[in-house]
Amino acid sequence: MKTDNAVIEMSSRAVKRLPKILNRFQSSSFPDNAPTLLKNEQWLESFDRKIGYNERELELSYESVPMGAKFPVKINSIPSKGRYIEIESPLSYFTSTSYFRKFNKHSRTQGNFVDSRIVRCKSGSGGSGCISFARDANHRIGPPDGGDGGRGGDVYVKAVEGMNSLAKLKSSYIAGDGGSGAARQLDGAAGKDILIKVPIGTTIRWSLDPDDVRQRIEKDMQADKNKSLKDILNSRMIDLKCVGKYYQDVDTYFMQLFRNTRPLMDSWIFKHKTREYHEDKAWFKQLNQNMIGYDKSLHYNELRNDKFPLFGIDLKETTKTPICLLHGGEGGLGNMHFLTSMIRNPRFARVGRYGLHSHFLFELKSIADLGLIGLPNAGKSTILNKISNARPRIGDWKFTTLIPTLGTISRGITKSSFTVADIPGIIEDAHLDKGMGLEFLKHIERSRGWVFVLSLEDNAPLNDLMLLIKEVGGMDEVMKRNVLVVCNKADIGRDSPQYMGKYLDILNFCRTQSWDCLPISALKGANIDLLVDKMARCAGTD
Ligand SMILES: Nc1nc2c(ncn2[C@@H]2O[C@H](COP(=O)(O)OP(=O)(O)OP(=O)(O)O)[C@@H](O)[C@H]2O)c(=O)[nH]1
Repeated sequence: MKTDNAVIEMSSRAVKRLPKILNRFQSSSFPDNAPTLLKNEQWLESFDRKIGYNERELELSYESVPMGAKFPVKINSIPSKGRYIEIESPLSYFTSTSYFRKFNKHSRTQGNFVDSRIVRCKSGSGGSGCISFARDANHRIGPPDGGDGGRGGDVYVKAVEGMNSLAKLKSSYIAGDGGSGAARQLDGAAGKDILIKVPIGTTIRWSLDPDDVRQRIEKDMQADKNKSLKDILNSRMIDLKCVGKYYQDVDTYFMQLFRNTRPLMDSWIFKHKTREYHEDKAWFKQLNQNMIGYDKSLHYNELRNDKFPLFGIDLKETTKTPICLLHGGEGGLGNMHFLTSMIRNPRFARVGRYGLHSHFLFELKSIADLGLIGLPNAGKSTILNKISNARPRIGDWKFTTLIPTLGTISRGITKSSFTVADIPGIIEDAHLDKGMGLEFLKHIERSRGWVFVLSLEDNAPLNDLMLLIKEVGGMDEVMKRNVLVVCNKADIGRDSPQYMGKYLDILNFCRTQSWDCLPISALKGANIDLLVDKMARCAGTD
């Protein structure tokens, strides 16, 4: 009796729920926006016809990016049929010397200043497509409704105000992979994009994998123990594949970036029936043929997008729209795309495309109107201290300045202000990496004017000037800019004919080059106002 009551109670509960259940069955219908059988067939056939692509048909459009400065490359082959231009270049252009310095003497930095980083970047892989079949009350198994995988995340870069060092950059940036597709035609979530923020004045170049470079360096060092790191990096040549608007204009050269790819059969995922089962079927072989065409279309699309300017990009001002360094991989197709008259139950879907993996060399080049060049102890920091708001370290020993310091010189509301960069002192054979080397020259490379600071206290300041000119790249390099020669420490032995002689030698030389020359005492503040006027002229702001 007790049991009967329980049964009655249960069935009355079921009867109460019945309208709800029925309602659910009636309202559930198969997804109506899945591609139809006919659409799928037309779509798949279109790829069969597109197998033969002409590589040169790929247009070379690229989102507009601020290009970096050219450097010499040897062009070994130009495309007569294919797409690639083979170039040869010294290893040094595609890596960072300071990165490999064994005993990094430049690590004695002041504060948190880092101006060169090799960064590993990876865009996300596409998510896998889903294998699913719609169900409802009337159909145990309905049409395929597996959604597509989401796109892999991209890696972007952007120059922003308020940063003045690359110290905060991470050693690697990895964008998110796309999510897998789901039943009911749901596409997977797109992978998370990465945005790398850098200071204004940063240049970015494609770089070789530092591990590969290290191996090459070690090999070369074993072969010739006397060779310096710099020699190896400059003499070792590498071959690279580039693309360009054919060969007419070097400016439009791009590095071609390549993704990993899978063999065709590995890009399928199967459910219920095995890969071997499918491989034997004629309808699957036909589908595979179509997929070769589809994969090719994806591949060409990737080739079109996956490129990076050979000479890098130069972020001289705030970036408005972030620039894409690496594009994420396309998501895999869900099984709803494979319903055809031959394939009623596609128990397979496709995996997503791989993301890209590459290294980039980030270098910060300060953007100062003027650069101060001098031997250590010439008084550069004292000058900057005197004329600007900057407070660089000053000391009576060599290499007080270990990092570049930027100062702004304001000249009231009627005249434009200008910026001056003080870089570490340069010594003989700095181009061979002596002293602080020449790496800091990049901070004044783009300056409109160079101010050579000489110390009249030295034995032969004119020789110092010649040495500095030689070290910074010779007269050709110097003549690209406005030049001002400053003879500092004029307070010492002011009245002695010896000091006067040194100054007159320099003055005569400067006259032959039509350069301005000025004696000053930064310590005593003598001729400082005149110096500021002449500097403004040299900076082109007067
Ligand atoms: N007598 C005299 N001494 C000066 C003058 N200018 C700078 N000095 C001194 O020279 C020394 C070096 O000055 P810094 O300004 O540090 O020289 P620097 O060129 O920046 O040196 P590094 O940092 O090594 O490149 C300090 O002791 C200064 O006080 C000057 O006009 N007269």
